[in-house]
Amino acid sequence: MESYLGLIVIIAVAVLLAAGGMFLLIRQGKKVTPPPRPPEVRPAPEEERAAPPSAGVREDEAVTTTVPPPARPIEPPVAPQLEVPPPSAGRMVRLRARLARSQTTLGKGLLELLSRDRLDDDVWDEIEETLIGADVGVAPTQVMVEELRTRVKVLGSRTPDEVRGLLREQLLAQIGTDTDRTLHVTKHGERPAVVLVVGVNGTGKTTTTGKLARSLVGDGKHVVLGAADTFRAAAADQLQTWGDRVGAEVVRGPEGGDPASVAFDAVAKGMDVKADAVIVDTAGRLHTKTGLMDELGKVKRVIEKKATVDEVLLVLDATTGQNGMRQAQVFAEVVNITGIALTKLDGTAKGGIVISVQRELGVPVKLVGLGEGPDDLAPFDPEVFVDALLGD
Ligand SMILES: Nc1nc2c(ncn2[C@@H]2O[C@H](COP(=O)(O)OP(=O)(O)OP(=O)(O)O)[C@@H](O)[C@H]2O)c(=O)[nH]1
Repeated sequence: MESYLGLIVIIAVAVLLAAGGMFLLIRQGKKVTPPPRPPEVRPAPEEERAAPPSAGVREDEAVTTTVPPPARPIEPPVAPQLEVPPPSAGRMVRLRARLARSQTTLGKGLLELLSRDRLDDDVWDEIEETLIGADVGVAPTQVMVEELRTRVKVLGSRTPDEVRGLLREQLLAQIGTDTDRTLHVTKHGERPAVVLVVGVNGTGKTTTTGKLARSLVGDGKHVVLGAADTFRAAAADQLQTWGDRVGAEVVRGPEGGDPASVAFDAVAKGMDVKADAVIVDTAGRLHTKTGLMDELGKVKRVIEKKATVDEVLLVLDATTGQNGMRQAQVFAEVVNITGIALTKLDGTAKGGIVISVQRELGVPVKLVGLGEGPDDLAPFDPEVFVDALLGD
């Protein structure tokens, strides 16, 4: 009996202990597992907010990732594709339509006037005005009108073909068909030919230098360019782009550096690499700035310590008309111009400038710019020019 009682007491104590333990456990369990709190949301910095979310990557994953992104294979440098410019021959024929504005004013205007049945003084005045308006210049206009008057009297009645022939003959006589317009770009033995490009600001010197380099490369020549326009930083970059496109080396100097030294280095480089021609671009300068004109004279003299300057090209903007003439005269005095590159002839009705500029300067037009395209520079051909003005 006693043993039964002991057993009952032990069981009762055990039950009580178990119940107490359960109670404590339930209470503690409630404290140990608090309800999950929502994640803290921090405001993102401005640029993070602006950045587009990376697709499929959670923020916590992005932070803890330690594996570096797979390395991209290093691609070998690709050599720039060199362009193959067309040769210089036949370019003016290809570009003749660009003279449309001069054709209408000068060519068609004169043909219409000269075809009239009665050529009285008023008509001759109109002919004179048309020529002067197209920048032919006063003196050449007077010569032309005199000649035309005499020839018309002799002819009497005129067919359209005769009028055209008459005008063609007179325009060609004024432009000059016998003039030597050869660009002197043939090397002398081992020594390259040197071309110096000069003119006032914005006439198209750098563009013409680049186009000329292309044209010479198109004719199979090895060309080196000298960026002696150290005044305008962009000019050297512009020339570099022209050179890179056709594989012509460009010699440059520090911005604001001595242009004569760049010109000298370019010629030295041309001699080293046995180039056919070195073309030196110079900074635009106003003919009235004595210091700058002296600097240009120095550029030429410094080149001449190393080589002969075969060609000094004066770049003239055809749209500036007679204003360009005084500038041209001063340049001619300082650097002895040997040829004129007449640019922007595509943008003017005043094609007669070809006549006046040659007459005023006694220097032939050798190149004409007929557009902004890289191959829109052509050797000047008087017959193609006059035929383009008069229409076929
Ligand atoms: N329509 C037309 N534009 C041309 C021709 N030649 C040059 N130009 C434009 O004329 C502008 C001036 O050309 P640049 O070569 O920079 O002139 P620049 O004489 O070197 O200028 P500076 O160094 O400032 O004196 C450019 O926009 C050329 O594209 C041309 O024959 N026709």
